[in-house]
Amino acid sequence: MAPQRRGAPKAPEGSGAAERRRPNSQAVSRRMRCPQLCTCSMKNVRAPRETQRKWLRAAALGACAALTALLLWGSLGGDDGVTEVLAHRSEVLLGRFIEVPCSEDYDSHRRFEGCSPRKCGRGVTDAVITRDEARRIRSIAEKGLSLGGSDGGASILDLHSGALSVGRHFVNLYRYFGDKVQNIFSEEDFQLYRDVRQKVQLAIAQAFGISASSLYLTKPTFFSRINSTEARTAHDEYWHAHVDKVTYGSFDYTSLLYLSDYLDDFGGGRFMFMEEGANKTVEPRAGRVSFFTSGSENLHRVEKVLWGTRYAVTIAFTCNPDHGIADPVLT
Ligand SMILES: O=C(O)CCC(=O)C(=O)O
Ligand SMILES: [Fe+2]
Repeated sequence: MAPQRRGAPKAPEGSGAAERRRPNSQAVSRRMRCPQLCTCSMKNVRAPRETQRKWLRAAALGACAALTALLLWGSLGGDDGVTEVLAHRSEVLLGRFIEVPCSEDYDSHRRFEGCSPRKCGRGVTDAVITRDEARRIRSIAEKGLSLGGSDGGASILDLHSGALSVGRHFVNLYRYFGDKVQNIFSEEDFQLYRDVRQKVQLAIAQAFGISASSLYLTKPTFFSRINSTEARTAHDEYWHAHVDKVTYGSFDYTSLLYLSDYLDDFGGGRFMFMEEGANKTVEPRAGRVSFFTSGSENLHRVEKVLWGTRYAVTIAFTCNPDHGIADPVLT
């Protein structure tokens, strides 16, 4: 990118060009002082200046190339170009909460006082679930998903309904594997899942100033495993922007517990709140809980995973007891 020129170029003081346009005092007086040395000393002065100019040109080209690369990188990785990091992968957040005005999405649903969002926003915390709990929860997902897995890049395991991605479809884990499920998962696995759900529920209630007992777990609540394999069906297309309340209906509060680390376990796959001006990204980190009100004040998407494998659990809550579901039990 060449700088725009306006008017005649101005030769810098002491440059060869300035000297050429100025057969005047300094040059004349130098010639007068050393007539025999003149030609050779001017050459000596010009040579380093040529080199200097070459270097300047090279530096300017280099700077342009770097800027172009930066812009390209921004446009590829940065979605619409501008993003701000709400939660960086390497920070350990005790709790970050950003309030945003509630959308009108809740008005068309039955309201539950003391639960239905009046205060909307989004929060991220690394202090609710330990990395060890995340590692153990992830091993539940790994065990379950090792029994199936989508042909495309996105697989799910829902311990509540039993839904498991297999090829281009879903099977019911409990029906398909029957009693063998007890050889796959342990009672401790299910207990851990319930404990984690409970801790996340408390964190959400606290952040939004509501009672935890007014929240009910709702469906779908599920594990996701995403890799860079090309999508085969619409179920694999996880990257579209969406509003959870519109997509899932019963959701009032969405939470995501991340089970792997952005840039260590996978690339791409950042979570993004879509906003005019600048999108806000949450970089997944094992044990990180991201939660938000489910209306269109929190339109979001997940970037395509470019390499590696990304694990997460979507845990959703509703204020409507009719839409509540029970914790899974190992029967
Ligand atoms: O995995 C994520 O980060 C987000 C998933 C999501 O948006 C959803 O399950 O609705
Ligand atoms: Fe979502």
